[in-house]
Amino acid sequence: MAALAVLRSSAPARLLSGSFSVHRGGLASWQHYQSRRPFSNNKILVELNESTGVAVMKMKSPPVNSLSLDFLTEFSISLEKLEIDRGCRGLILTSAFPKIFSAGLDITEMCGKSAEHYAAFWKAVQEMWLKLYGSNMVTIAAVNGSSPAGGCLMAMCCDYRIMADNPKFAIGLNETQLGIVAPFWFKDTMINIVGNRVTEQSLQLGQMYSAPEAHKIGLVDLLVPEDKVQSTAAAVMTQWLSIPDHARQLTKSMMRKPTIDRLVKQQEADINNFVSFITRDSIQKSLQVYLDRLKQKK
Ligand SMILES: CC/C=C\C/C=C\CCCC/C=C/C(=O)SCCNC(=O)CCNC(=O)[C@H](O)C(C)(C)COP(=O)(O)OP(=O)(O)OC[C@H]1O[C@@H](n2cnc3c(N)ncnc32)[C@H](O)[C@@H]1OP(=O)(O)O
Repeated sequence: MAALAVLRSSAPARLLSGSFSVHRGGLASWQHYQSRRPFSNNKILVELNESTGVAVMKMKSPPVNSLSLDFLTEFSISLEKLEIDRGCRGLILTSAFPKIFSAGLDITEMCGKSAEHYAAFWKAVQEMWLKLYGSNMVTIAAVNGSSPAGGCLMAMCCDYRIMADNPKFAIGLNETQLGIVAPFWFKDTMINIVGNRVTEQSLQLGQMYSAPEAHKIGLVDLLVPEDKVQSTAAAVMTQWLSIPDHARQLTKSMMRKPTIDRLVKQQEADINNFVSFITRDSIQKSLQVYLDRLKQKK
């Protein structure tokens, strides 16, 4: 959080526009943030409404918005651009696809790759979490579909979660069902929302909650009909933005800093842990079996 606070106060919007080719239009128009990264296929679509100061970030990585290394890198860059843009005070995170918010971490990034690749991948997951959980902006997740594991983590990083009221959509940290373990900072993020007891049970069982169940346990804050998710997110954003930024940001920092600092203090050790865990033969087998099952289910 501290790092992001520094970013926000030290980087003028003029610098952002110059460096990142942000195109500004008229008051009522939307701006498209174009990434210059050569490997980018624009998996993230960002539209900033200059008059409201609210950006909508749509995840658009077919078929299921799985969080690959490329996706995570593009996500973090997009988020950082918004974070340092003084014209942007709020972020709505959603999916461009109906029915899927995000399928979580891309399992193929954790199978059959080198230790170096796993380390780079895990660092990108950490960066995504640090930036989103530590954002100074008001962040609202408009969860318009299912959101397992890493997808659930993204939603949990936001200040408020609105989910489509469809019992077929599920959200939760299902890692144990894949034979893997949610790391401590996934766990801490969940505890901060639903408390220790619910988190312990959810994590051990790798529980996925239908939208109504997720609302019942407080994992999501509001359920609305599918076609009202975006408009409700915009309305809730207006309420949150009516609070003076400095007071809200300091309060957010006070609540989240201890959780963030815990990872920051042991980021390298956490990467090493991940690499030594994921390279075990037994874990590789579990992930491969899970992936094969996913592919065969049709
Ligand atoms: C001690 C601890 C120390 C350190 C840490 C150690 C461990 C690491 C912890 C790692 C934390 C992990 C977090 C994660 O996020 S793991 C990923 C979990 N995700 C899932 O389980 C989701 C699986 N997917 C689904 O359930 C469904 O696909 C979904 C999202 C509901 C969509 O369903 P549907 O619309 O029917 O689409 P399909 O299932 O047909 O999928 C289409 C296509 O996408 C492929 N796919 C789906 N999900 C993923 C994924 N997460 N990664 C990669 N690929 C995915 C699927 O196989 C299909 O592919 P195809 O080629 O057949 O088209």
